[in-house]
Amino acid sequence: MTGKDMLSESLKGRCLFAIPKKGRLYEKCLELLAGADIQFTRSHRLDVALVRNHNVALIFLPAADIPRFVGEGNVDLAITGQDMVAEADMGSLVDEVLPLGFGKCKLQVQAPEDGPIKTVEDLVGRKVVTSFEIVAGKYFAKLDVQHGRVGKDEPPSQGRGGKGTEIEYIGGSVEAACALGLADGIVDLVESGDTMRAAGLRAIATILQSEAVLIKSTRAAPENQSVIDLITQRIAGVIAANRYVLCNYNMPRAKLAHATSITPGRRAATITPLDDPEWCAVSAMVVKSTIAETMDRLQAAGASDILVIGLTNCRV
Ligand SMILES: Nc1ncnc2c1ncn2[C@@H]1O[C@H](COP(=O)(O)OP(=O)(O)OP(=O)(O)O)[C@@H](O)[C@H]1O
Ligand SMILES: O=P(O)(O)OC[C@H]1O[C@H](OP(=O)(O)OP(=O)(O)O)[C@H](O)[C@@H]1O
Repeated sequence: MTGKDMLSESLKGRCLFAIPKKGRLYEKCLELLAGADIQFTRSHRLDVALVRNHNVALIFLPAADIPRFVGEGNVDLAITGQDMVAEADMGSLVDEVLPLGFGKCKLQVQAPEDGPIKTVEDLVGRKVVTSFEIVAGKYFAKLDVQHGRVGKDEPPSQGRGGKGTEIEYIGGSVEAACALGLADGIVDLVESGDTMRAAGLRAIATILQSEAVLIKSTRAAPENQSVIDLITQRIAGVIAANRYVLCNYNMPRAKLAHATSITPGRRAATITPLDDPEWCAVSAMVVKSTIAETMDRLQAAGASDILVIGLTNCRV
C-alpha cells in the first residue's frame, strides 16, 4: 500500500474537520480544540491528523480554501473567517453554525488619505485592487448600476474596460497597491487599522464585518451527524465559557427585584436564602465584557460580597 492509500484508508468513515493551516486563526483554533478535548498529534509536514478520542480527522487547509471544501462536501465541518465564506460564494451549501468570537475584523474600502477619493462613489469607474474579488466585485457592480455606468441587466463584466469599476485580484500586500500606482482604491481587511494607516490609507466604507465561524457542509454524510453535533456542542461550551463569568453576591431581600433586573442570568438568576432572613445570595451568568459595569450597578443597588468567577468550560 502506498502512503496515499494508507492515508485515505485511515480517513474512511471519519468526520473530516478542516482547520486553517496557519495565519491569524490558527493558534485560536488549536486552543478551541484543546478546550473541547479533541486530542490529536499533528505530524511535521502532514496536513492531516487523526483524532484519538473521536471518529474525526483534522485537515489543515488554507483559510481561503476551506469554504469551497465544505460547500463541495469534501469536508464535513470547518473553522474559517466569515469573510472567506462570503468570498467563496457557496450560498446555502455552507451552513454557518456558530460564530466563534475571535478573528474579528472588517472588510473595508480604502483610499489614499491625502487623495481626491473621499467616498465609494468617487471610486466608481476607477480601479480597485483586492484579494476579495468576488465580494468587492458584487459591491462595486451594484454601485456601477446605481450610477448608471452599467445597465441593470448588463453582466458586470461588460462594464469593465472603461464603463464599470475595474476590480483586480492580488494575493497579498494589497495595502501597497495605491502607493505603487496599481490602484485608485483597495478593499482589504482591517482590525486595528495600523496596516491601513502605515500605508497612508483611510477607510471610506465597510463592506462586511467578519469573525471566525464554525461551518458545516449541507452535504455532510448522515452517519457523521452525531459526531458533528457533539463537536459543535463542545465548541459552543468553550466559546460560552470565554464569553461569560459567574457573578455571585449577597443582596437584601427587599432589593432583590432590582438586583435581578441587573443580573437576570441566562434563564433566571439562582436565588438562595441565607441564615439571615433579610438577605439572600444571588448567582447569575454575566457577559464578561460587561462585568465591571454590572458590579458598579450592583454595588450602587446595595449588593455586598460580590464575587466574580471565571468559567473554564460550560454547557448553556
Ligand atoms: N488583522 C486581522 N485581525 C483579525 N482577523 C484577521 C485579520 N486579518 C485576517 N483575519 C482573519 O483571519 C483569516 C485568515 O487571514 P490570514 O491573513 O491569517 O490568512 P492566511 O490564510 O494566513 O493567508 P495569508 O497569510 O496568505 O494572507 C481572514 O480570513 C480573517 O477572517
Ligand atoms: O488593521 P490591522 O490590525 O493592521 O490588520 C490588517 C492586516 O491584517 C491582515 O494581514 P496579515 O497581517 O494577517 O498579513 P497578510 O497581509 O500576509 O495576510 C490584513 O490583510 C491586513 O493587512
